[in-house]
Amino acid sequence: MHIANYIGGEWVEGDGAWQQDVNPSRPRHMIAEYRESSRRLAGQAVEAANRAWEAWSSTPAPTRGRLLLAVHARLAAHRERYVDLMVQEQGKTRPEAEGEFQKGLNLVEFFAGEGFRLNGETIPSESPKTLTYTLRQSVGPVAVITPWNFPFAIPLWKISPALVAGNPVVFKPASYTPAIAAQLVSDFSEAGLPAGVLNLILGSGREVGESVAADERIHAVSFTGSNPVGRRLAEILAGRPVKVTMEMGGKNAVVVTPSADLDLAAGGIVQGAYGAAGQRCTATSRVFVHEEVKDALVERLVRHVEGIVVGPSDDPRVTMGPLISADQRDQCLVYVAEAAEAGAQVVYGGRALPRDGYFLEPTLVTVDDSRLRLVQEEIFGPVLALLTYRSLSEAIEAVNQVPYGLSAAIYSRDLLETQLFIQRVAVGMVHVNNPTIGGEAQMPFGGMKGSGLGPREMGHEGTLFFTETKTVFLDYSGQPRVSRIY
Ligand SMILES: NC(=O)c1ccc[n+]([C@@H]2O[C@H](COP(=O)([O-])OP(=O)(O)OC[C@H]3O[C@@H](n4cnc5c(N)ncnc54)[C@H](O)[C@@H]3O)[C@@H](O)[C@H]2O)c1
Ligand SMILES: O=CCCC(=O)C(=O)O
Repeated sequence: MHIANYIGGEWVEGDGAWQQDVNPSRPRHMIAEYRESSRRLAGQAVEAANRAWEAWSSTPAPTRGRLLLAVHARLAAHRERYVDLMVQEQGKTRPEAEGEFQKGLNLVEFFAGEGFRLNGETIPSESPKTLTYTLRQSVGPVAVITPWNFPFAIPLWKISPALVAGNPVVFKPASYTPAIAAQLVSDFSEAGLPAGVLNLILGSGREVGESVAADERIHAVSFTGSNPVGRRLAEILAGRPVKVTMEMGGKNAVVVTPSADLDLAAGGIVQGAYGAAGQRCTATSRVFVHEEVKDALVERLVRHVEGIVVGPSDDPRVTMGPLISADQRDQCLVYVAEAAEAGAQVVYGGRALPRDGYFLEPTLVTVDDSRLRLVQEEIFGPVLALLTYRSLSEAIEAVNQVPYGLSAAIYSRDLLETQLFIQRVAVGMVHVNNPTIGGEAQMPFGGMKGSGLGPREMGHEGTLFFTETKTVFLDYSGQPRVSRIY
């Protein structure tokens, strides 16, 4: 398959180096090829969005919402195509790909309805015969920069609210998943989106991503990706007034208390740590278990992990697919080797599979030293560190002692323990007796500290990011203003 940029309603070939898009389960299987783009083409994509702004922002919001409903219908009609692409291009197992597909549809459905809810407020004025209210207006052309791990749902959770709020989009997807991105843009276009309202630009983050984000004609940047890239982008964007939302990595923890249902906890931890081969921003990466129940929990975890079948994601027997690249797999091995050298115990896994494809065994490591990189840094692979604690306060402090703050979970049957955890844990999303993963279209999604910058995504808050508030003072008294409040 050959893929290209989509600029101003035309498919436009890149002008840089050729790139191959391969299947991480079978790296010799090429899915697509495309040419990277230059800054010049990125500028053309921004210009196309800029030209489309006036007409798109003047289109009534409910009409924009209905267009998203037409997109929803097209996506639903292409379900098999998307699920296959997620399996082949990203390496999700079929059930995982189906889950992401459904989440993407829910997001489009929710944001389509936002076309009826882009209301401001009427607010009482201090002055007589004065109507004061707010309007929600479009921001302008926006940059959407996305990672490869949720190549269907994440673009949809950014593009849909941006469009419904009246903003044209320049979409820069991750280089590992360009085929899904091109299919998405094609479906938006065929659903009737006017030319220039959604533009796709393929290429490297450094070249194309930076140049789109830094372009003065871009009024908002919505980025999801790693913390180092997010920080670099934030520094670049700090030089000019632009709205920014960044969702970045996580180092998500589960706390298991002595009152927990240990079978439930073990199942949830395994789902959170090894689902999608640990390549989720919300993946469970640390477990803090009370020392009284450590052995019982480890025994259950090992039993679950032994049941995981690693292999090519298109094999229906497989329950854990590959990592996205050889580099990603090798980086996981470095974390494990470093921890083992420092005295941590590899209880299960820790090896790459000796076959084509970027496979790693699900890995469980028990650790005493929470300063290890394995415990502090985002790994983005199927590697779980398990530590013990004596008091819940100590556990919460340990959960918070990382540079990230995305998601956390507690397994407990004690209401007071649970409430203490919810109040004190420094994360954007807390789960009780549930894995650290997941989110719903109508709920704010995002994190604190190194996990997020700016407003949350998804939910109504996610839509409001893509709007400007205009405050209106409408004086119908015909008299000079009497208010003494300025
Ligand atoms: N918090 C969340 O909602 C969330 C969701 C999914 C993934 N993530 C994070 O994403 C990361 C994995 O994805 P990734 O490897 O694609 O991340 P990444 O940071 O390498 O890349 C993300 C996107 O940014 C682009 N990019 C790279 N350098 C850039 C630059 N200098 N300027 C502008 N754009 C640039 C990339 O091409 C890609 O499109 C993990 O850290 C994961 O936790 C976070
Ligand atoms: O990788 C980030 C998105 C994670 C997510 O949506 C989920 O956990 O379901």
